[in-house]
Amino acid sequence: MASKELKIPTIVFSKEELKPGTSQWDSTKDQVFQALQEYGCFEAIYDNVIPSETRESMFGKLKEIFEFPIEIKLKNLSDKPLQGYLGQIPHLPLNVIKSYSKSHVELDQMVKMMVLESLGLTNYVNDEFLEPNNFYLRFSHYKAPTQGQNIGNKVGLSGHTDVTVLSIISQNQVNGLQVFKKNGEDQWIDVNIAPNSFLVLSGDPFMAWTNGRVHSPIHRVTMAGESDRFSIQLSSLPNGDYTIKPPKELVDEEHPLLFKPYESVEYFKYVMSEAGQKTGTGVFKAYCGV
Ligand SMILES: O=C(O)CCC(=O)C(=O)O
Ligand SMILES: [Fe+2]
Repeated sequence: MASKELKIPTIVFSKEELKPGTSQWDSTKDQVFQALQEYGCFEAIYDNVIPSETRESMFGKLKEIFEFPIEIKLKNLSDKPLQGYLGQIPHLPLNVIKSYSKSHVELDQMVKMMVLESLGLTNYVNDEFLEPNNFYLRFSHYKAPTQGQNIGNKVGLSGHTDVTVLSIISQNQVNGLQVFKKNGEDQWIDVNIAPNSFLVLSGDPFMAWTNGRVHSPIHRVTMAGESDRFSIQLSSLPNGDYTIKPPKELVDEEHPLLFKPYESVEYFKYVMSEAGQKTGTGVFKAYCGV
């Protein structure tokens, strides 16, 4: 059962002058860092940033795309992780994609800068880990349960942690994402993503790079209602051969190294392997946990 008690923190980003050095920035930064430590995610309220026409156009086109025949979708297969057809094929107008993703990239960079400042590590601002060349824009379609299916609790995507550093998630107005939190008893928290907000969610590489300061939450998608859900995720990741390891400043006697240095490209191979598949949500710890 999803918890009624816990709520994902919400943080307002709409203020125009959210610039480093201002008191507004500092108070937002504290909320961001606390949310990422405790929950590994937060809902970023982002009024007046993406025009509602762009948002509607994006989700409208998504619906069309998912209705393409399977033969067309299969023309876009890729053997590279996170690329090509994974159940969907992006074919959206470039201007819509650009205007939609610009604010996501800005939010990604702002959140990472806030984490760096909170850790006293602004000297790493140009590190490829925090300013990667690779952003993945992914689209997902979750069908509503039909008669005879597990109505009320159909699994759309099973529990996992993310292989990317940070994801910015938006959705048509159908909820379904749930985040797991240990809180005495284990709880699944329902995530609401409002039309003017994004869910910001950290993944395993961010946890490894911060030597455990940032949490990488288990999450899943459960379809309970009668409408299909569409979501858009913009995720960042350094190149596959970049070695992910925490800065030396974050490892000491009080904070021993939690994860061995690793490269995403090797990790993806393990995730796909039989041994990796057996580990379920513990795959990251099994691969590089110390
Ligand atoms: O659709 C969503 O809200 C999240 C999807 C997700 O967790 C993933 O693709 O890794
Ligand atoms: Fe995920």
